[in-house]
Amino acid sequence: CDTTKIDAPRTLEDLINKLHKVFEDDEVNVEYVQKLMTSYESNRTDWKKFAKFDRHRYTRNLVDEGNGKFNLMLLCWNESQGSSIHSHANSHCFMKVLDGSVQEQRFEWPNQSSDEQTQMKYIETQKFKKNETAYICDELGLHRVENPSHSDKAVTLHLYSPAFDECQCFDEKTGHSTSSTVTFWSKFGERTPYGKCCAPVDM
Ligand SMILES: O=C(O)CCSS
Ligand SMILES: [Fe+2]
Repeated sequence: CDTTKIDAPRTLEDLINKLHKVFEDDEVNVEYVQKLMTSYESNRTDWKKFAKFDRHRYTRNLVDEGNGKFNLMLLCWNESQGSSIHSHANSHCFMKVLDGSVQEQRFEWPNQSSDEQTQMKYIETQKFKKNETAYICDELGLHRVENPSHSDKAVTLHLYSPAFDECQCFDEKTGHSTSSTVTFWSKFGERTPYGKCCAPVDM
């Protein structure tokens, strides 16, 4: 696909249709997907039906299953809520801010050969404002995402390709990791039946 000109999606539905087309090929053009997601102007009317918040932790709300090529989901962060440090199961991870802003802290992979405990190496912090799109994959390292605001909520749109339901969560102090199953608070706007924790316990 021509990565120069982007035909900006007018609605979330339009973005989803364009993403289905882009992901028909097996090769993912990261730069193009990032630009396409950024070019969609967030409009609350498009996504408010998926925006569910939870007092205890950020929620994960499935929006689309990408014809089996990706999962698209809305993550809702109350004030100061954040994830643990985690990896992305060898998948591509795109994160677009739909409302508020989020902060991403990046870390290097710990040296997991021995079971010695070493503090994980912090790399940098980046802030993302509304409509901006971040990208990470395991080759680039690990990260923690949080809503740094004490007064405003945040909503982010995540695309994972291939989709995954398990990832590694890391203890910053020791570099030790545990495997976590990620769950959905809602799917296609409907509460998931058991509504257990919406994100892995220590995410
Ligand atoms: O729960 C998740 O999917 C991690 C959010 S930061 S990419
Ligand atoms: Fe992540």
